[in-house]
Amino acid sequence: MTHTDPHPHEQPADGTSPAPAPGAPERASTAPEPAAGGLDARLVVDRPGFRLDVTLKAAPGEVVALLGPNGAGKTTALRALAGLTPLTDGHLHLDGTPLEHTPPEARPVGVVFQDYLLFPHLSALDNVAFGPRCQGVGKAEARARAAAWLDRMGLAGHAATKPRRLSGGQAQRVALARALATRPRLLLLDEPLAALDARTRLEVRAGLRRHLAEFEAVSVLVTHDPLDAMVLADRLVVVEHGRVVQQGTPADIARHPRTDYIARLVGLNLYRGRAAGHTVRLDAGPAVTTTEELSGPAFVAFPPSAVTLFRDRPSGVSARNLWRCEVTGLETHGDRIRADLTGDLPLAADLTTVAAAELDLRPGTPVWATVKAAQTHAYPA
Ligand SMILES: Nc1ncnc2c1ncn2[C@@H]1O[C@H](COP(=O)(O)OP(=O)(O)OP(=O)(O)O)[C@@H](O)[C@H]1O
Repeated sequence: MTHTDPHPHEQPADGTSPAPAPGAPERASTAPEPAAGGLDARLVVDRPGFRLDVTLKAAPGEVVALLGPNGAGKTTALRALAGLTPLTDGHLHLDGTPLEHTPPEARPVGVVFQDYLLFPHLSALDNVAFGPRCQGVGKAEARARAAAWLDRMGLAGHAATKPRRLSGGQAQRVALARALATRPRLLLLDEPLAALDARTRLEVRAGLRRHLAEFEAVSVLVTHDPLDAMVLADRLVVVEHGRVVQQGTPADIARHPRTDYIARLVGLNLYRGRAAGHTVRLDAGPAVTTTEELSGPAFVAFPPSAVTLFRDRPSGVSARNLWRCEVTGLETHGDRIRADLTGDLPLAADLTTVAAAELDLRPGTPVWATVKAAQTHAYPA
């Protein structure tokens, strides 16, 4: 990476070994095989009360998103890749070269920080030229390279502009150009769209997707926005409590979430249980009837829109997938009302505003909830 990072390097861990975090075990099922080119890393970072232990592999050209809740360890993993946080254990190979003992400034790594960290006193052009200059590229060549990158980013007309006069989206592209101008073999992006308002975000997301698709080496981005992750990345690596809990294509993960966090992210009710035929007996709660036939440990999932609520026990509805619940919360969710329920099983249900008004729902209201077997989806756990 370049010298553009003002964050101090962290001190190595003091040798205390905290208890392992209570994360789910790592699932390597969909991780690619180690490749000679690309990224092959196991990042272990110990801190008092926190342990990161994440295996990351990516082929050249692949865009991987690290997704997870606050405090999961995403930024720590990114900083470990950049060399800003030392590894307690593990390894970091890029295109077959071990980098774990290489100082950050000597790594072929480009970083786009969340707040971009552009030099306020330098023009856009000089901000971008700074990276190659730090690598020993001559001034004229560095500026020519920077100009080409600005052009590619659609910023040719802003070469002389200082960062404070750039819009959020333009600043983001300058930061990306600055990282790419160093010709990195690993591009790291920390919440690349977080600093933008919703409208700019939409445009910048599309532009960033294009640039990442054209980038021939590995990109790793950190986000807690599922949409950013799904749009930008080829593969999602979900981190919780310092561990990888699931990885796969966005479509795989959306279809087969394996943790509550991921299920909420993709808007599904998710339960774990044991399947026998068309029934999944939940670990905590009743049985759910499904169309799929399975046996053994299983997940069962369905969207909140598949749930129908009644004030009185419905007659004429089969007793299967009929549960007694109580409303714990209501919130507007797009043009629907999302009801959170507890009772036979915890549930989220989506209703139209009219239906919510007719049912006169409020916290504490007892209801009957039902879901059709055809709208549930069961898969092995
Ligand atoms: N410099 C630091 N020194 C000590 N502990 C830290 C430091 N930075 C982060 N932590 C702790 O390490 C853990 C992982 O934090 P990290 O910032 O990597 O998570 P994250 O997934 O990036 O979260 P967020 O989405 O909130 O940025 C947390 O428990 C956090 O409090």
